Amino acid sequence: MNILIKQATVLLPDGTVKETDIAIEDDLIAKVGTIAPDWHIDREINATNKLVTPGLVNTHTHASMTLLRSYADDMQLMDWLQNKIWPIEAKMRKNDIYWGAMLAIAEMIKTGTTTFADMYADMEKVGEAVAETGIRAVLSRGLIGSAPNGNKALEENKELFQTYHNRADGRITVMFGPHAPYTCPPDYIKKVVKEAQSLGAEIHMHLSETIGEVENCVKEYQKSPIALMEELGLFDCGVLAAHCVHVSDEDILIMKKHDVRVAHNPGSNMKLASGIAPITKMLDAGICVGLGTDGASSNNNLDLLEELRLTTLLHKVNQYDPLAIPAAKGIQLATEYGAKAVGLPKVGKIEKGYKADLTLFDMSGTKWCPRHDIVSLLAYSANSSSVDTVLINGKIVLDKGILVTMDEERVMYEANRCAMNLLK
Ligand SMILES: CSC[C@H]1O[C@@H](n2cnc3c(O)ncnc32)[C@H](O)[C@@H]1O
Ligand SMILES: [Zn+2]
Repeated sequence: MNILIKQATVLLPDGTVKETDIAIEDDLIAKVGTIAPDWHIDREINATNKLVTPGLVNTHTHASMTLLRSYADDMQLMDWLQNKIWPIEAKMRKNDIYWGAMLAIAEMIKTGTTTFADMYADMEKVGEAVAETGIRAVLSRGLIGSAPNGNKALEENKELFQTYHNRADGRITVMFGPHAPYTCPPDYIKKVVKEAQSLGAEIHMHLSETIGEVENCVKEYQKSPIALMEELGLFDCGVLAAHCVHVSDEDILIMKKHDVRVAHNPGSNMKLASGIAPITKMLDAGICVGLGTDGASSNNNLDLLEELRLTTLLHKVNQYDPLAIPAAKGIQLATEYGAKAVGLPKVGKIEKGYKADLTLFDMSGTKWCPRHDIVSLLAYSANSSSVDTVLINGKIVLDKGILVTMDEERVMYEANRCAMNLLK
């Protein structure tokens, strides 16, 4: 299938914008520029007044937690997990996981996200939702190491890898998901590393999220969570580390040494009062940082454009430096760096040979007027209500605001039903 996106305002990899066309052949961007008149076109998208960006990449979420949106707010992480979230998650069944993921995917596509990295239980149901809806995803079975469930969960992660890795036209990849140092003891981490290495899989893990986590880890193991994971060999696998809020300069050196990639979740870190991750130090050290929402119960939405705006603003005020994360850098974190962080080298840029994962913003609204600087408008002024059309893997999944692969009304109905049943 050949798609021509005509007369678009295109955000190029160097951060500039240009009026031009984009040709898509099957799942790939075939050309950015004027298209030869004899090129066969199956579908043409008139992109006059549309900004085309790489699809946004949500590097850390728990999709099915949409069912728990507004269920438990204004709490700190451990209180929230132990007293509200884990008890209700214990009641979740496969149907809940599926409809929660469907609701999350609907929200992500409608807000311009084309890839998400997810960690939860019953991930084959998330895989099903991803396969049906056309989104791209990096899935990991969340692993909590206590016996006997730890071994069962690890088996499930292996099965997930065997069933879903590189499936759904290559849109799904699978990682291993040890939840956190405080839920996975050292011997269990070693087992996870061994299994991941034997399959050539990468790892997605929460690391150094709160002061309490770091203090307890130092008390128990005389090491920071980052140093402990290095010692246990975790970083011998490719690692996507979520949060990394409380990391020292020594930790950052370790992370750089092992090319650990970071999912920065400013909304969740603020809402759970966890702290501010030193991402400018990480970026200066050459560490890859992408943006994530975390789950919809600690954010409370999955709108990556909001995380982009929060990132640019938070680090400016934290460092009294308006250049801490400029607009263009924020956009890069939300796209190109995000794709790298989740291990997808041919995603995240509008360039020949890259995957045709694209978000088209309608620039006709007041928030886009006047147009002194389109990069600034995207980072600081617009919101996701401007998302008009979304393509993933060369297929249109949002067409002028309408979800193509999902019945939005049904998804909301079923997800709401699941959420209400969990309260019984
Ligand atoms: C074992 S599946 C994943 C597990 O992670 C929980 N979770 C959600 N948000 C966070 C967070 O910010 N830090 C740590 N754990 C989190 C989720 O509720 C699942 O139980
Ligand atoms: Zn998380």
